[in-house]
Amino acid sequence: MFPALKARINEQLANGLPFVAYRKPNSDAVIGIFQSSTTVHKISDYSSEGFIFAPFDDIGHAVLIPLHEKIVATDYRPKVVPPSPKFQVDSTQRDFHIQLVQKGISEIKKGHFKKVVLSRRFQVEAKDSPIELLENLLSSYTSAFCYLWYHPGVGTWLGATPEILLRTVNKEFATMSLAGTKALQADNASEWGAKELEEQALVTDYIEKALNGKVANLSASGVETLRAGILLHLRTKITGQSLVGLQEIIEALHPTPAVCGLPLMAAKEFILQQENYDRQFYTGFLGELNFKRTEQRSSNRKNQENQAYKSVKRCSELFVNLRCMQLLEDKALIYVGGGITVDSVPEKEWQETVNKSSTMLKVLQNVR
Ligand SMILES: C=C(O[C@H]1C=CC=C(C(=O)O)[C@@H]1O)C(=O)O
Repeated sequence: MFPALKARINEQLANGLPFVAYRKPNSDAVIGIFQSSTTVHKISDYSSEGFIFAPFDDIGHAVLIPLHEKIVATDYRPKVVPPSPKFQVDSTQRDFHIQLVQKGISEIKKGHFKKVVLSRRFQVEAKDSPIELLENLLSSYTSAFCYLWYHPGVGTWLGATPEILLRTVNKEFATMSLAGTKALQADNASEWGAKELEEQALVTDYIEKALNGKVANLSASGVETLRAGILLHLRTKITGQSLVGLQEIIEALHPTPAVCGLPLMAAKEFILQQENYDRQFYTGFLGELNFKRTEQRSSNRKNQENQAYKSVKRCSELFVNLRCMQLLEDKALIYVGGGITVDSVPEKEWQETVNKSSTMLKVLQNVR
């Protein structure tokens, strides 16, 4: 699988230098971006060109790997990933999570907020190398944004997320409202429940209001079902034209009620106080920021030869950091959560986090 890029990644890891390797949904290309120093480049505005990695809380601490060295590998071939020996339910956090969800529901009933996304983090033994895990992710989840991020000042993270935070090409703008989950089973044709439909509608409504005055000609698709691994979600695509800069749009969108809640501040306060761990980069966002794309303006041959007819577009493509894990020396921390509304059933919400954890557990092979 992509030997030249793999060799470059291994060299970077051996030297303790930052890089990110990723593949966009349904793409053939695996991209690597490499940094030649250990500097932690903090983002102050969103005008730089590079790959951004932003936490859930306080996106002022977002980190950038500037676009200096980029390798694009198109020789990637998927491999067969055997069933993971780690793919089993760990129930040690069950009671805590169920109580957390009960507290969330009771706050909703008291009218403190309408929706809150509650999550947990658990640890598994993992001796697989980062590159082995990246290969397993790429082979297992072709329609997700798969990545491996390494920075000695930040950590090692991997994920396969189905959720776009935003895509922009100059002023053209797209995002999505993604929420509501059910397991992919024989009864896929079954209707979505009222709880899932409401929880996803809240996200769509929030995004439309948040972008009011910032994006022109805002238009939302119908609600559709999206498959992500062994899960199904509800999705609405939202498009328009940006009227303001990228920073203003990102700050209006993040965190959406797909990862935080509604109203934002009350839900966030509850999360920070009650979850009892630090989400760090889980439910933050990551991706290409201000990449230049050169396009020919005309198909006329004479024009193509003339540099003046080339146009340079600024493109950003950011994803929400879901279905992810953080690698430590000999273990992985897996992050999972779900949206809670007044109709949530705590036991089902626990099961949903168990189902979501399969996305990362399935790629862990090496349990020595
Ligand atoms: C918070 C997560 O998922 C979000 C995205 C899609 C569906 C979700 C849900 O049904 O709760 C969550 O809003 C997660 O995977 O950890």
